[in-house]
Amino acid sequence: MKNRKPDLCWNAVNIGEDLQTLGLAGFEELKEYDDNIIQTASSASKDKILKKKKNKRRKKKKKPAEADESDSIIKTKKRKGRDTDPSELPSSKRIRNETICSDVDSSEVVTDGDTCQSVVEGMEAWHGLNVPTQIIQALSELKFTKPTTIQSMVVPPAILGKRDILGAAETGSGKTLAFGIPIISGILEQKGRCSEDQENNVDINKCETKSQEKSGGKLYALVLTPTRELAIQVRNHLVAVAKYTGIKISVVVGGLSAEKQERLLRKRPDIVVATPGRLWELIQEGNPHLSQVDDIRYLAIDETDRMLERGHYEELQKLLERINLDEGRKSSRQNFVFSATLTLVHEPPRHLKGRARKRLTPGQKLQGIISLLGITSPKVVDITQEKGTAGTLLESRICCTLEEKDEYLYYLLQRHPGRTLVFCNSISCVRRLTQLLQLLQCNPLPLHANMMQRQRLKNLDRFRSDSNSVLLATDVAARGLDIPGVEHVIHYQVPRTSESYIHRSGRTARLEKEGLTILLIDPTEVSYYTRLCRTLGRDKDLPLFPVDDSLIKGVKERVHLARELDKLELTCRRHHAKNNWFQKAIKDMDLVLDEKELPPGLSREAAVEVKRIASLKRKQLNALLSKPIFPRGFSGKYPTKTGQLQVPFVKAPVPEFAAIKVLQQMEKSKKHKTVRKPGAFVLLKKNKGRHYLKKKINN
Ligand SMILES: Nc1ncnc2c1ncn2[C@@H]1O[C@H](COP(=O)(O)OP(=O)(O)OP(=O)(O)O)[C@@H](O)[C@H]1O
Repeated sequence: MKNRKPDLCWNAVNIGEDLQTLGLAGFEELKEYDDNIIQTASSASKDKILKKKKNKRRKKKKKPAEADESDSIIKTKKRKGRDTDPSELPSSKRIRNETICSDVDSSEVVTDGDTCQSVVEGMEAWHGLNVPTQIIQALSELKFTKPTTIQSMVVPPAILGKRDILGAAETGSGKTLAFGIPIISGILEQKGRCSEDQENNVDINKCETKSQEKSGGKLYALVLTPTRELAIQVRNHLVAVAKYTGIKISVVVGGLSAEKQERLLRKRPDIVVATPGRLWELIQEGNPHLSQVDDIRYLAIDETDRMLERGHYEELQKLLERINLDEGRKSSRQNFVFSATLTLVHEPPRHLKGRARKRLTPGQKLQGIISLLGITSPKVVDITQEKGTAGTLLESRICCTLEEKDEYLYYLLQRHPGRTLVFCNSISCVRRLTQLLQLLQCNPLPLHANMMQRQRLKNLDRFRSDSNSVLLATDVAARGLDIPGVEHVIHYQVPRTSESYIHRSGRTARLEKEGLTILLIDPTEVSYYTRLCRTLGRDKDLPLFPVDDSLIKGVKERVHLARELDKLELTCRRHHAKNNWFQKAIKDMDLVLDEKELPPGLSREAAVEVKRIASLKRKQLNALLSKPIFPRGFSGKYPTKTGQLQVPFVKAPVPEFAAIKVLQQMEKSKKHKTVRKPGAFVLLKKNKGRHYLKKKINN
């Protein structure tokens, strides 16, 4: 066979006499191969394509007729290659039609594996991975000129080898497309095969779903995610990549109108991206499109470790039981299991003794996941770093009392403006901080599970569109959300699990960009912090975030005033709510109420007084907020004529890059000099005294 990739492990498959009499030369099975070989093969084919391109241009000039001829050969030969029905084979076995492509003198054809592709300029890096041209075209529009590491390691075995994949890579490394591209490519292949079978009248009756596949009614793939926002994001991501494929993708999540979702499902999408709860609900209600769920060809579980935890696993388990019922269908399904923390293992609890205290190895953890999901012999691609977080993430901490947390948070938001995500451990904490930061005019955007879905999406959109916005969120925003340009992630409370820390922090420093994370630790949280360091194998403390103490005084004043005002307003709100409820109940019962019979709480006079004080405090706070908080050149020492401190030459506060601050601190402290690793940032001093962050490529 010509054009065969060097050293790939192809094994002949016995095809029997019947098929030989049909004129089939042979089948070969790709058993195992080395990704590097694929890369080499791809670059070899790249050179070849370039050479052939030149040749063709020359030929085109000289003999246009000849070129036309070769085009027609491509078409007929391609069809000839598909005359044999590969769907009759087990999923791991394929017919290689590269011989057919290889004979063709075509400059526009890549002969990698079993697809004939045209070259999209500037996208050569993708061609070696066997990605169909329609997808490459869309990737080119997205300016994704080359695959990320996880994509280049997952896409070939998934497309060529049809392998199940267990993928682990750092946050923001492009995992969505690592499973999205093979799924879209596989559906394209199946659809193409189906219509060609029909065209050629090949065994169309043998496969009961063929006509359905052709008419576009088949549900091919299911992608599961733990949160609604992530499902919507994944759907949009896949839609962008499937732009030229005609593949339809819909989302099924809770919180959106059931009617709308049913309407979407009536369009019979090829791929459904869903959260397990709503999906299971619709399956049980007997939605006709979702009734095909037992026969899906692709299943992707994003953030798998989260999906196997309480709260999601129950529905996932029911779904898996259903789709794994038929062994034949189960074995013809390709599974993708992904997460940044798939292989993260924990320290066993201290109270356990002896063998029970043995730490699970990543391999044992994976084995557990494999058997829970009922997958057999997947390819494991684990490229997570030892420290768990992204290589370009700068981590730091601030140790303070519980009381001071609000002050440091406000300080950070004022001193280091930029798109900032603040994580809290509870909804009540998000609510309290939202109130407080609203009073301090920081325009916070809350996001938690008790909000209306529409408001959740609206706040996310606002956060995306404003480069100086603050999102206050629970862990509902910790996983998967891809918001470009998040500069800082602040952990207002120490997350209770290392997974949570990794995923929260992973909202910044995505795709090799720099980002900063700051952990606020109060004395009651030290034990969580040390456990976090142990699990993530950190033998040193995270560096301290440098805070300018001289600026904290002004911060304290504002925050204290805002807190007082918040309490007063809360008292007023409660008083009104209680009274309104009582008055309404009395009115409904047609009773007349005496003043003394009002519910216990504030008297009318006290309520008026609270309101008066609140309005006074609000004025004071607004007056403070109207002045810049960090005046330049202000020493805080000089008295003025009026005896009050004034800031005569105040300019707008100079925003400081928080990441640079941390690096400066680390430079000073010899302790952290060893932190520098390949790929980490170094601080470069450039002309005019300005500092720049630069990624360190080599050691
Ligand atoms: N090949 C590529 N070239 C450039 N950008 C890419 C490429 N692939 C994906 N991206 C972009 O990288 C960003 C991160 O991708 P994605 O959300 O898939 O990461 P992830 O690994 O799933 O992150 P997380 O673990 O947080 O879920 C997205 O904005 C995506 O559009």
